[in-house]
Amino acid sequence: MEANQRIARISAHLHPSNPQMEREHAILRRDGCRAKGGAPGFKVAILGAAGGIGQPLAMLMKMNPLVSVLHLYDVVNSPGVTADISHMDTGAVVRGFLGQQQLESALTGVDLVVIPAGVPRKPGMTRDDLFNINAGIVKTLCEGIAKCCPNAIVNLISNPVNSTVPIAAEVFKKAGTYDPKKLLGVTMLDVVRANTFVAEVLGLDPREVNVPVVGGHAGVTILPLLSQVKPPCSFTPEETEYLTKRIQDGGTEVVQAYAAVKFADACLRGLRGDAGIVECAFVASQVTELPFFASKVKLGRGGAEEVHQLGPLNEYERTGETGYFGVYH
Ligand SMILES: NC(=O)C1=CN([C@@H]2O[C@H](COP(=O)(O)OP(=O)(O)OC[C@H]3O[C@@H](n4cnc5c(N)ncnc54)[C@H](O)[C@@H]3O)[C@@H](O)[C@H]2O)C=CC1
Ligand SMILES: O=C([O-])CC(=O)C(=O)O
Repeated sequence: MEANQRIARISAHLHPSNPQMEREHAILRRDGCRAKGGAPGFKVAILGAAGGIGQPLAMLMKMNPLVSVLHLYDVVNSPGVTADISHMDTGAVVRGFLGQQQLESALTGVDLVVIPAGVPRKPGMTRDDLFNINAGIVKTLCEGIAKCCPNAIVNLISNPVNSTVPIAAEVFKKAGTYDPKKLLGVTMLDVVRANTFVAEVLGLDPREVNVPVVGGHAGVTILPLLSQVKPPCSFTPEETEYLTKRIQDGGTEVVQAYAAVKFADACLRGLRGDAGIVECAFVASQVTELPFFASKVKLGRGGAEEVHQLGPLNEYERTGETGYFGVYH
C-alpha cells in the first residue's frame, strides 16, 4: 500500500501536468536549451527509453555534457526509469513521458531523437522477422516527430534498420518534412564490434583501431572494409573470413547501448559545430545504386552533411563470398 502510494506520488511528479514539472518546463523554455543549473546543451528524446537498449542509453546520455534536457518516453515503465536516471548528479534535466498521449510533449522542441523502441530478436529470429511489429511502431513515432520536431536529427536503432530507415523516410516525405541529412540509421554497433574484433586479432588497443563498415545492418549486408583499417595493416584470407563473419553475426552474440551513445554523441558534437566528425551510418545515399546505404558520413549542424564514397575496395570486399558488392565496381 505504502509502496503503491509512493509510486503514485512519483508518477504524479513525473507527469507533464505536474506543477513543478510545468515550472521546470517554463524555465527551460525561457532559457532556450540551457538546463536549470546546467551548461547550455541540446535537448534529446529517447523513444523506447525503458527497454534493454533504452535504459543504459538514457543513463549514458544523462552523463553526456552536451545534453541539457533528456526526455524519456516509453509505452511502459518510463516513470520508474525516469526517477532512477533523474537522481544522477549530472547536468541534464530529465523528464519522463508515458504512453502515446504524451508522445507529442516528449518530442516538442527536441534537437536529437534516438529511437530504440520496438521488439528485439529472440533466438532463431533474423532482424527481418521484427519488421511487422517494428514498422508500425516506427511509423507512429515518426509521425510524432514530423509534427513536433521536424528539424530534429533522428537516430534510428529499431530493427530491421535496413527497412525502418526507408519507412521513416516515407513518413517524413508524406508529412513534407523529409531531410535526408537528418535521418540516420544506427550502424555504429557494427563499427564498434569491428574495432574490437580487429584489435583482438592485431593485439592492439581497440581505441586505436578504426574499421569502416558499409552497406546495411543485417547479415551479409554488413561489410567491414578490412582493407581500409586504421592503423594500416593486412590480414590473411583466413583472418579476413573469420573477422567478416564474426562482425556480420555479432548481433546474435550480444546487444548493447554503448554504440548508440557513441553515435548520438557524435551527432551532438556535429550539431555543436565541431569539425571533422566522421562516422559510419545508414543514410540516403548515392554511393551505390541503392537508395539507402551505410558508409562514412561527415556529421555537422545539418546532420549527415557529406556522404563519403567507399574508397578502394579489395577483391574480397568487391566480390567476396558475401557477394554483396558483386555488382558495384
Ligand atoms: N541498430 C542497432 O545497432 C541495434 C538495434 N537494436 C534494436 O533496438 C530495438 C530495441 O531493443 P531492446 O531495447 O533490446 O528491446 P526491449 O524490448 O528491451 O525494449 C524495447 C522498448 O521499446 C518500448 N516500446 C515498444 N513499443 C513502443 C512504442 N510504440 N513507443 C515507444 N516505446 C515502445 C518497449 O516498451 C520497450 O521498453 C530492437 O528492435 C532491436 O532489434 C538493438 C541493438 C542494436
Ligand atoms: O542483432 C540484433 O538483433 C540487434 C542488433 O541490431 C545488433 O546487435 O547489431
